[in-house]
Order: sequence, then structure tokens, then C-alpha cells
Amino acid sequence: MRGLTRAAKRAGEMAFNAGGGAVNWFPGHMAAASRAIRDRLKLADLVIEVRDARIPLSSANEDLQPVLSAKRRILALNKKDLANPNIMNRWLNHFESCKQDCISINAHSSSSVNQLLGFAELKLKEAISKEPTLLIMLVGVPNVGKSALINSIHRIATSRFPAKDKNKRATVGPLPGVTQDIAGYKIATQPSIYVLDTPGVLVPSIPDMETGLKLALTEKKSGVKRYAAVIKKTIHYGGLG
Ligand SMILES: Nc1nc2c(ncn2[C@@H]2O[C@H](COP(=O)(O)OP(=O)(O)OP(=O)(O)O)[C@@H](O)[C@H]2O)c(=O)[nH]1
Repeated sequence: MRGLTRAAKRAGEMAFNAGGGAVNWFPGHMAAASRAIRDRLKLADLVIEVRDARIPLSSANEDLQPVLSAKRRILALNKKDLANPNIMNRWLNHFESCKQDCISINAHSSSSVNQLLGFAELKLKEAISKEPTLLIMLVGVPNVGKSALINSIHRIATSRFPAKDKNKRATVGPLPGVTQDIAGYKIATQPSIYVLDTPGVLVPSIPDMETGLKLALTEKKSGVKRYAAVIKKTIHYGGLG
């Protein structure tokens, strides 16, 4: 069994723990994607980590938390319209008590997204006064509403600024004069603030059956299918303990 687990790991396939417990589900392309996100995160002055307001812990990526929490970060608890308001307020209080900036949003509502952008601008402007250009990056595990949010941000940016401002060539990187093409949506001036147009898709952490089920149950259609393999392996190999 150990040989099989090793082989699966080598092949970058789904691996399992013969004695039950945590399932390692990390195909090779996800590891590459994770590296690419880490590189892009270095460019961001602020990260908006989108999570599902109904499952704010299960919809996090545990591996990247050290990197994310070291950055200027706002947790956006999305789909607040689907969450129990009492429980969600307890989560907001919890994150506030951990000194983590947090806001509940509905990615389909422009007033809600405007509120999030206002909060992000405030956080950036009070922290960084001299940079001419600041970048915001969205990240989150699948299905938390990153695309819905970026579409709303696109609409808001287009209503605030002309389309020609969309593509920004910003100075980034550790060395002065190192420039890179950054495509983003402009949301503010003086300093110019852009939201990178491609959100980072994080790999969900599924340390146990309960987390897998929560992720599957909060996904509209394909959730059970997407997480079924992991759940099946967990049951088959004794993950329920
Ligand atoms: N009710 C409600 N539904 C939302 C909200 N935000 C997103 N959704 C829905 O949630 C589903 C997933 O949203 P996406 O924007 O595709 O999520 P994503 O994070 O981009 O997902 P991936 O592309 O898999 O990474 C879609 O059906 C959206 O319409 C929200 O605030 N409220």
C-alpha cells in the first residue's frame, strides 16, 4: 500500500493514506498553478481573498495561508445573501478579533462590490502614500464567486474610467526599472489602483470528510462530482476514522 501511495504521489495523482485521515489531493498542474499564484502575489499590494460566507474556514486554502496572511489582505465573505446573517456576523466578529480585515459581500450586487472596493482603497491609501500605482489581486478556491466579483469590478471600473485605461504597464519587481505588463481594471486615481483581471484559483484544502462535504454541498451543480473522488477515497480507505 505504501508503494502505491508513493507511486501515486510521484505521478502527481490523487494519493491516499492507508490508515485513514488526511487525503493528499494535489495533481502536478495544481502545484504549478500554486507556484504561479505565489509569483503573482509578490506583485500585489493588497490581496482580496474571496471565501464562501457560509463556510469561511472550509473555503480557505491552508497551504497558502502563511503567504496570504503576511500580505495586506481583506477577507471577502461572498454569497452573503445565501448565508445565515446571525452566523455570518459571528464569523465577522471572529475575524475582527483576530485583527483580520473582513467584509461580507454579494458579488452580484454593485453596491456591495463598491463597498468592498472602498474598503480596499482605504486600506491601501492609509498604508501606502508614495507609490504611483497599486495593484489588488483576487484569490480564492473554486466556486467562491471570483468570476462574478471580477465581472462586477469590470463593470464598476468601466463606469468610473474610460476603457483605454484598462491595460496598465506598471513598474513591478524588486529592482527599479523592471517593468511588466499588467492587465487590470482601474478603480481609483492618485494613486492609480488596479485590480488584476485574472483571479488566482487556489487549490481547496480538504483535510477531512466534513470539509469535503461542506465544499461539495455549497457548490451549485458539479460540486458533488468535483469532490466525489476525494470523498469516495476517504470513505473507502477509512478516512472517517
Ligand atoms: N447567490 C449568490 N451567488 C453567487 C454570488 N457570487 C457568485 N455566485 C454564484 O456562484 C457560482 C460560482 O461563481 P463563480 O464566479 O463562477 O465562482 P469562481 O470562484 O469564479 O469559480 P471557479 O471558476 O470554479 O474558480 C455561480 O453560479 C455564481 O453565479 C453571490 O454573491 N451570491
